[in-house]
Amino acid sequence: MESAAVKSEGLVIPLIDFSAFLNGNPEQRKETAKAILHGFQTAGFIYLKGLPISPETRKQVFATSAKYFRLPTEEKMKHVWTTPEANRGYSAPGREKTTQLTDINDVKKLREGNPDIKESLEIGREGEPDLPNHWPEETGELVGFKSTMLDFHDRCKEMHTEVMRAIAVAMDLDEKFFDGFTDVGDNTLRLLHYPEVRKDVFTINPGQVRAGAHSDYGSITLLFQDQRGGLQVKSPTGVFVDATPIEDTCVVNAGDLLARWSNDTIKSTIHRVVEPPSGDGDVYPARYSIAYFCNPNFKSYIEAIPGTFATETDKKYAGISSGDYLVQRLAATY
Ligand SMILES: O=C(O)CCC(=O)C(=O)O
Ligand SMILES: [Fe+2]
Repeated sequence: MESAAVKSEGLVIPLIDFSAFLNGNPEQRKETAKAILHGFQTAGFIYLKGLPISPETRKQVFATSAKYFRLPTEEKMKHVWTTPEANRGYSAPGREKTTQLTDINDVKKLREGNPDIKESLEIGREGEPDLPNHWPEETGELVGFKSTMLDFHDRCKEMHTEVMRAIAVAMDLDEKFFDGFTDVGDNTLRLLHYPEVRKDVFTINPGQVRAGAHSDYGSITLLFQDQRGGLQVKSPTGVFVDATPIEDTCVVNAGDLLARWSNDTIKSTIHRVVEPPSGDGDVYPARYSIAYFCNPNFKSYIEAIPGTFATETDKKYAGISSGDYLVQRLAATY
């Protein structure tokens, strides 16, 4: 069954029970798949409940992430993010500026004015010989860090495959149409920490945000957020609307490459993170979120999905390699 998680300013983000796709009969699967695709076509965002990843697992990953960010800065800097090609490692507050701007100098100016108040650790596919992940030393609280994160990576990879299967079912394609695009798992797990911040930081500087307005680049993003709030999605009227946390759900949004792949029948919608709606005291407490950026295999060639165009001239974009597209996009924001 479906209801609305967000409904404001013409933005309707559905809340969909994913278990009805994962475990349902053919009719339930079809109906759920259609709701998922419809959400991506209209809002670009959906909330899923009935998740294939248990609450215990999610809780453990959040707790382990918090332990990582408690490390001293000089320790975290040993794992520092290096290049867009690698896209792995630690980004200190102010390092990345999420934005729609693509000119490096424009991004630099923006970053100097309103640095994002966040830090993150990117974990790519493990086992790429030339692109190792940067792991913290496993001592004290961090014993088990790597296996916890790699296990979560695998589970999210499976969830990516299932969401893409739902899209295939809704588009009347073979259910496994996208499997050959998701099987490698060229995806990035990003642990995010928005540190506690004084409230007056936002009043003194009206442009200040926790994470700047942007769209994601890949196929879909699985976003797990804590209960603090602050995530906002841009509505069709141009207003940023709160995507309020709902316990035991995952926010899933379509990225730019899926929009392109779908010949713009699916939307990649702009979103950002600002201070939470309210709260007592002089500070906003820390916020944690975990984003899993899913991509078509880097070696895949991405051209309009069958059924999203009638004739060749309806195709809005040239074909492109997934990996080339993503590196090009990442190169602009760091
Ligand atoms: O932290 C969040 O809720 C959103 C993060 C996000 O949009 C991103 O990292 O792309
Ligand atoms: Fe995002």
